[in-house]
Amino acid sequence: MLAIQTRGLTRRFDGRHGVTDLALEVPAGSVYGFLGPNGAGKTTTIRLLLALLREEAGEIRLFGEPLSWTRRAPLSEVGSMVETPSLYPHLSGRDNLEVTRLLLDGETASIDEALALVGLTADAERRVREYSLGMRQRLGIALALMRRPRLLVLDEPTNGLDPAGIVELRALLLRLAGERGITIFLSSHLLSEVEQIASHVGVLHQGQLLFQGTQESLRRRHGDPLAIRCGDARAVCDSLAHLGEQPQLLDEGTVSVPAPRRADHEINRCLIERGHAIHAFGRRPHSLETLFFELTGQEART
Ligand SMILES: Nc1ncnc2c1ncn2[C@@H]1O[C@H](COP(=O)(O)OP(=O)(O)OP(=O)(O)O)[C@@H](O)[C@H]1O
Repeated sequence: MLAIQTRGLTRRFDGRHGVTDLALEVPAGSVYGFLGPNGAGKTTTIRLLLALLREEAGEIRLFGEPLSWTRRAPLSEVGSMVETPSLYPHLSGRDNLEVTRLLLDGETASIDEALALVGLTADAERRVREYSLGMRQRLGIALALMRRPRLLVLDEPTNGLDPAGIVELRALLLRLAGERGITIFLSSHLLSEVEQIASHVGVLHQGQLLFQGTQESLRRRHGDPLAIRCGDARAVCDSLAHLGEQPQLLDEGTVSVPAPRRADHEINRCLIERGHAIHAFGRRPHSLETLFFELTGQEART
């Protein structure tokens, strides 16, 4: 069962940018990290998924139900937070939820339940203007939970949070996915963050999906690089290049071979035969960040 499925989804601005021919597949129950650099089209995609923007071509299904600019019924199953939540600063956290409850038709979650889920019970009576950014984000998620959604769509939810706020939010999202079975689709450029919570990843670049699948499948496809710690990394690079490999000099004592052509033991033997001092030799697991930059062809920013 797919929580989100799009086919050929396209929306451009003045004939360019935006997103082109997107085929998203977000399994129900997954935590899907939607990654991309600034301007990749993440917000455009999210606005399309929430029918806040009119699609130019293609189709969207939420839990199998067609959604479009003119057919929004499937959104009753969706809670969302796009950028910073709209809150009333002069009201308490509880009263902000009360206003939303009154505005929503139909059955809603209880306010106490929503507060407890996001860990704001003790601060419920304080005015929102006294809340930290992290508390506001969590209240925004509590608002999104009032509909009892099956799918939560969050645009850059960790933006502006301090490390403690990020840890709290991560724990909350994992709890919502694990205990409540809510599918979570979140966009981020914080790759390390997504790496820690997402079961599935989609990588968007210049409006196109470069990769989509489980984190494991991404790692399998790209393999882990061979890392060699040695006395003279430049000389080791020369020897590896001579063997037909494509080494990268990481620093004066470390060489990486992202995709070795020969077996590891063979490379090791060749280097030792050539008299190199090898201190450590082995596969170093990719971080999502290096995978991301490999996929988009951009240099990692240090
Ligand atoms: N209303 C609009 N009019 C014209 N161009 C737009 C509009 N909205 C988005 N774009 C363009 O579409 C592209 C994708 O923008 P989008 O905001 O979706 O990217 P993003 O991945 O969310 O980036 P960021 O992380 O910076 O928010 C950008 O080139 C942007 O300038």
